[in-house]
Amino acid sequence: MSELPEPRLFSCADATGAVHDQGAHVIDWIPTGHAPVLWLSPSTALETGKPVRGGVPICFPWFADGAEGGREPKHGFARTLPWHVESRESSDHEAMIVYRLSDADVTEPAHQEQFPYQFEAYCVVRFGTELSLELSVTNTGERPFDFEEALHAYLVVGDVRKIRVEGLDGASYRDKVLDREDCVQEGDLRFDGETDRVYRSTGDVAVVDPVLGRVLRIRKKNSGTTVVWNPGAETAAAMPDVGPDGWTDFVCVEGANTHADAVHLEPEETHSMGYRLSVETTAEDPGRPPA
Ligand SMILES: O=P(O)(O)OC[C@H]1O[C@@H](O)[C@H](O)[C@@H](O)[C@@H]1O
Repeated sequence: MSELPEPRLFSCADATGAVHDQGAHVIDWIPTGHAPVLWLSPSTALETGKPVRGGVPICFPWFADGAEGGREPKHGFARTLPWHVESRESSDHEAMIVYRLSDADVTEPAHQEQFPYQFEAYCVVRFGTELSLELSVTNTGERPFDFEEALHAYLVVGDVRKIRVEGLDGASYRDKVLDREDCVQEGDLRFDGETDRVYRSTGDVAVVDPVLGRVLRIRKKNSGTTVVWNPGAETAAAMPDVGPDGWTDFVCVEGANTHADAVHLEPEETHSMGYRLSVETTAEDPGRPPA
């Protein structure tokens, strides 16, 4: 393993940002006038072939250990492979980069065996008043395939125990902590310990943060799954790149297509999933009691 090269830096009037070529992994986005929005572990490994803890990892072509289980590495091989830069453009109000990955980049036999298909993936990242990511996958081979995907954003929060996530009321979900299928969200989601939920939901989501006085809005396109994850104190303590105190500082709200929402592509078909993030400052009273 060697150290990752420095990330690529982006700057325009409306934002700054940073991306590692490994995994086309956005690690920073700061819209002008706001505090950083993406959480990056201060103790994450920045080594070739190792997942980075924070930012927006891209999970592909499977999520966790895959729809049927047993796949490795966790969350697919795309997040630890070097993606190719196709183009890069900047204007006054937006900085943009296009990354590309294809089956030709998958050189590990174990990875080829688990996903023996020809594909071409593009990730378009735009830094501006919004952070926008669009992941497009094309079947360039002659056989159909299914894949899973997630844009696994780590969002900075003032204190995860004080935030609420709006937009999932009524959605069914799989609770991975309780190992229960067919749960239904009632009202807003709040956090008091380990939370790992895979929602069937296409809707937009808001993370209301009274401590930082802001709302993070997530708008999804062609995404049937929203994953919400926070390790809680105990699991975090066992994770060297989160630690006993780090878990309160972030929440993951992921735009995804997993399990029943896995994407089926016939030869020459393309699927694109979008994830857009924006920030609004609020005047909400931090002392407001939970609803
Ligand atoms: O440690 P990793 O591989 O980055 O995964 C972090 C988490 O990612 C979430 O998306 C999963 O639902 C969790 O189960 C998992 O623990």
